[in-house]
Amino acid sequence: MTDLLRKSILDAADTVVVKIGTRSLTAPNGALDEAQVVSVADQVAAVVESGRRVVLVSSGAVGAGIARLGLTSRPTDLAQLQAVAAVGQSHMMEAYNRTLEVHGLHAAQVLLTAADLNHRRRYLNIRNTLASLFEWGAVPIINENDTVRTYELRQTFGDNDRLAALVTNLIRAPLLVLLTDVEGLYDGDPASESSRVIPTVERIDDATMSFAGGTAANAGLRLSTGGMGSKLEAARIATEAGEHVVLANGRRPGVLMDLLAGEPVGTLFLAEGESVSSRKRWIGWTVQPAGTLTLDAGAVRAVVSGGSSLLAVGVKRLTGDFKLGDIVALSDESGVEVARGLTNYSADDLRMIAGQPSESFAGILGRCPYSEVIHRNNLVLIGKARTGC
Ligand SMILES: Nc1ncnc2c1ncn2[C@@H]1O[C@H](COP(=O)(O)OP(=O)(O)O)[C@@H](O)[C@H]1O
Ligand SMILES: N[C@@H](CCC(=O)OP(=O)(O)O)C(=O)O
Repeated sequence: MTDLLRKSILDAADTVVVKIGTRSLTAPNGALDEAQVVSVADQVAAVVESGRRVVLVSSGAVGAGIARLGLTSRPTDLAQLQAVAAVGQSHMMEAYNRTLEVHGLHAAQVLLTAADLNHRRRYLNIRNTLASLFEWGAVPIINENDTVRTYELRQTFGDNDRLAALVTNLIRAPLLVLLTDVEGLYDGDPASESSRVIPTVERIDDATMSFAGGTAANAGLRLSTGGMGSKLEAARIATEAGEHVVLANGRRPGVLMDLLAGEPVGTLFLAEGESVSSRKRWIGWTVQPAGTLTLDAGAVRAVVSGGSSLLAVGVKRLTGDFKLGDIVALSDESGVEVARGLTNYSADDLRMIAGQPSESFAGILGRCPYSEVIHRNNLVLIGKARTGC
């Protein structure tokens, strides 16, 4: 990729979602690194003053709370952890507010879970709130709502990396910046001298995913949660929907302005093809599917290469207890997910018509409201089926 192309991509980013991880905001002993919060807030203010809109997704509440409460280790009890986060969150917001105020900007606290985005009404409410905040020149500062988090919720909906990608897709921001404690995506162990930062990733494929060294290197206080795998998953969600992503070091002085100026900072993940419509982003990457339909090879071909709707005749089996209008995942027979879509039939009905031609529905169900199980307009290819690799 030429420097000019990189510069033109970053120049065009009028709205930027910046996610900063725990590792870039806390000292090794877990305390909130206030100088670092000031640096991030100053940089965000500079980006806003340059005419771009910024949403900040900030981790760090648990780390800030541990220090604030004088704890020497991270609690393992979930309720205590959530209480620690509640203390730390307000401390962290105070620190952001103090710096943004100097620049005449307001910090707006937005606590969300990815599960909130599952509900279409809530999803739209969040979008409207963020739009109003932009109108008032406020900087939304989002963190996962730790108070309502459960282990299961975290397992299903992920962490702040994923939340940042979903927010990017929600507001159609052309750029997501993931700030962490390494220079970018390395082609091996970042601690090894022979590893190099990959400047540009054109397509997130198996080789790219293989560079992620497990989950977060959760040494010591275990404050961060995601690890490189969750950053790559976030990058996949945003790039498949048509937005660019940069992964860079949050402690590099002036990192935001430098990377927005097109300087060779971090790893740039290029958007995959055309920008996807808002509704299809919600169907394809936001909602947690309520079930899975396994398709035979012909149905996979029709859906993936043929641009067709999904017919019941190609559905081999299904799992989940979904209703008409729910989002379901479509997998091939080896279990690889190829698409997601909004189903016209409940699981109970579909169990009766799976494998059958549409003409037989009336005889089986006593009605035939739709000849397709999922209409093409309500179907989104994802993963390898979308990227072709
Ligand atoms: N190929 C890789 N390139 C860069 N970092 C990697 C790679 N594989 C694993 N990592 C690890 O991912 C870590 C960042 O993820 P994480 O701990 O979740 O940070 P954060 O708190 O910023 O979200 C790095 O500190 C690094 O050790
Ligand atoms: N909500 C938690 C952060 C969770 C999280 O995703 O952390 P990280 O992997 O460092 O981005 C907190 O504020 O401490």
